[in-house]
Amino acid sequence: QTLCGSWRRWRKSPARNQRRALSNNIINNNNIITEKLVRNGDNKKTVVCIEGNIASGKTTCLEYFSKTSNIEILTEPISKWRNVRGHNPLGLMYQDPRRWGITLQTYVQLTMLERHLAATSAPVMMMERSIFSAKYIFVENLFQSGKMPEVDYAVLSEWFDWITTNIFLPVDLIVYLQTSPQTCHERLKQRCREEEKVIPLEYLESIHQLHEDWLIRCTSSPVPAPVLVIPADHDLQKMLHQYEEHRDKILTASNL
Ligand SMILES: Nc1ncnc2c1ncn2[C@@H]1O[C@H](COP(=O)(O)OP(=O)(O)O)[C@@H](O)[C@H]1O
Ligand SMILES: Cc1cn([C@H]2C[C@H](O)[C@@H](COP(=O)(O)O)O2)c(=O)[nH]c1=O
Repeated sequence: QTLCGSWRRWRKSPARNQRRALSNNIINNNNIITEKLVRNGDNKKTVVCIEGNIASGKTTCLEYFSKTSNIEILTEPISKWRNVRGHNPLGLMYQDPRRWGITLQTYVQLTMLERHLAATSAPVMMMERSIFSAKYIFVENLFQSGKMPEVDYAVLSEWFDWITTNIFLPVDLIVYLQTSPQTCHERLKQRCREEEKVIPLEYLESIHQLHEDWLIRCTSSPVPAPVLVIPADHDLQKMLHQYEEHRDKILTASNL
């Protein structure tokens, strides 16, 4: 396999401290190296992001690991995306993506940044998705499918670039729950979230391709950490078994 995210490739990637040191410097136009904004204690914490398509099983995975004492779980702030001061940007986006895509994605970007910077006490922080997938998957999908005007894409990209250039947002490991779009479609129907009833299989296929381009083929956007790929079409019992098998690798992600 030539997967950029495979275990083989990990061993060749720079060690965690080296990666963090590299990503913690900004070289500005005058070639002056400055430090990014860093939260106290960030260098000690291990950060694991669970990535995957809509309804691939990320929340279920997080729930499983939430029973582990030294892991703190941060689920996606979806309740905020469904209700900001009485408005539902998630629902609006699915009704009219061209009009409301920028509104949702601006708010997703803010709330994801809050998640990355959340003060946690456990040594391992496991979060659902990341500011990176919000941009590289969902914003890209809206733009590439012609549902986001170029000016909205440009403004969101400027914000994203400023944030990731100036704020230290370390990720030690990405766990990619790799599913088929068909599986997600089944699970989505079963979960039956009101806003998502309009999602067709084709939408999940686009989101799947973007994940594969990003995390498997490495042909789209930078991958901020080593990737552990877990096949996730299996039934719940088999999934829990796989999580158990990978538990040590996930908990010691900071040694990678
Ligand atoms: N391995 C699995 N097999 C069958 N159903 C699953 C499995 N994992 C999760 N589900 C169900 O699929 C739906 C989506 O799962 P969820 O964990 O909410 O996905 P995500 O957080 O990625 O959107 C939920 O109804 C959940 O109970
Ligand atoms: C990050 C992100 C999410 N969304 C949408 C996609 C889904 O409808 C929900 C997230 O649900 P999941 O079950 O956790 O996958 O939010 C979006 O439109 N834009 C985004 O950046």
